[in-house]
Amino acid sequence: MQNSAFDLKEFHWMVEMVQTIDVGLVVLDREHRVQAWNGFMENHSGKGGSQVQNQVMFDLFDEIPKEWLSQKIESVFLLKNRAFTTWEQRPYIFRFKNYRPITGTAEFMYQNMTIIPLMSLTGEVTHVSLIIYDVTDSAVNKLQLKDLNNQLKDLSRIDALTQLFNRGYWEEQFKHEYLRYKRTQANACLIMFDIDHFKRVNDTYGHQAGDKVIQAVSATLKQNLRETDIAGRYGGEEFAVLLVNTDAEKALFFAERLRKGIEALHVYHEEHDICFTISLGVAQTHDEMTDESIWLKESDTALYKAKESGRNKTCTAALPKKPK
Ligand SMILES: Nc1nc2c(ncn2[C@@H]2O[C@H](COP(=O)(O)OP(=O)(O)OP(=O)(O)O)[C@@H](O)[C@H]2O)c(=O)[nH]1
Repeated sequence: MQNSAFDLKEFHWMVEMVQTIDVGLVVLDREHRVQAWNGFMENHSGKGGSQVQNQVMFDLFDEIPKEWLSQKIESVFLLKNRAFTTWEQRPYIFRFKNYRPITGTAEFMYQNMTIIPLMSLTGEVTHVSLIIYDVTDSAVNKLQLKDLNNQLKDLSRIDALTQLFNRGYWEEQFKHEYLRYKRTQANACLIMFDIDHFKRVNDTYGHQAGDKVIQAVSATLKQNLRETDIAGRYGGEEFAVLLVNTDAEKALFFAERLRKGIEALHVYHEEHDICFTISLGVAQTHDEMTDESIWLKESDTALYKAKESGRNKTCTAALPKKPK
């Protein structure tokens, strides 16, 4: 007698704990009808135990991906093993609002879930229990960290003045492009270009005016690029553009359009109207290139020729003659 009074007390404690614990507890039968629904689930769903009792869970919450979750539940019934899901697979099972003070920016509660098989006295799995964990704080922290890392990655690749790739990242891409050419033999072109007499712009109008000119050149370059083109600021007033899957003829067309576009620009600074030009060197990939530095050198030599022959010009590196 004394023993059963003790059992009853223990049972009462157990119910009390299940009711107040800070994780969601749901018991479902074979047909997914709700058999138990604790305080956590009541508070966050706004649905009381009597409202959900014996109702099919999927009918009550249409945000739950039915096919996916019923498959998971089915495997727990069959294999008599636990199953887990994480917020990284699916951010939530139940779309509960997030009320956390620190991570209040998250719209909903991120959840992990464990599904546990519940055995009858005969050893059969007749029910499963879903345990829902609120992992909003750690999920939001992890997402913020990821976001920050991506921003840092962008910052380490991008030149602050022009928003083009910086030299380090551009050179990495250049090496990849060279290797891609060696593998596929699909031609690409490299254009190096440089603002003519840029020192004069700085000396005459000041460094700020010079910066504005560099930015105007970059903006015009960006307007002319295709998505696959890779453009970088190579040095102070020197730029490099990789045109993927492009032969010298098409690259020359691109270079001349850019040259004319920049020739037509006006940069206004402290009542001065500043005009300027660029010189460009184009080099196409070819069989005799043994490493990427040759490609770079050929483009640089073509740029030098453009400067030598009067500036505001495009010169193209000659391709090696094929043996007859
Ligand atoms: N405003 C500004 N000037 C820069 C920047 N980076 C480099 N420069 C300047 O760019 C100028 C480059 O001059 P040079 O290499 O002599 O070439 P240039 O005057 O353009 O003459 P050519 O290339 O022969 O036509 C130098 O005066 C540098 O100080 C920058 O970020 N902003």
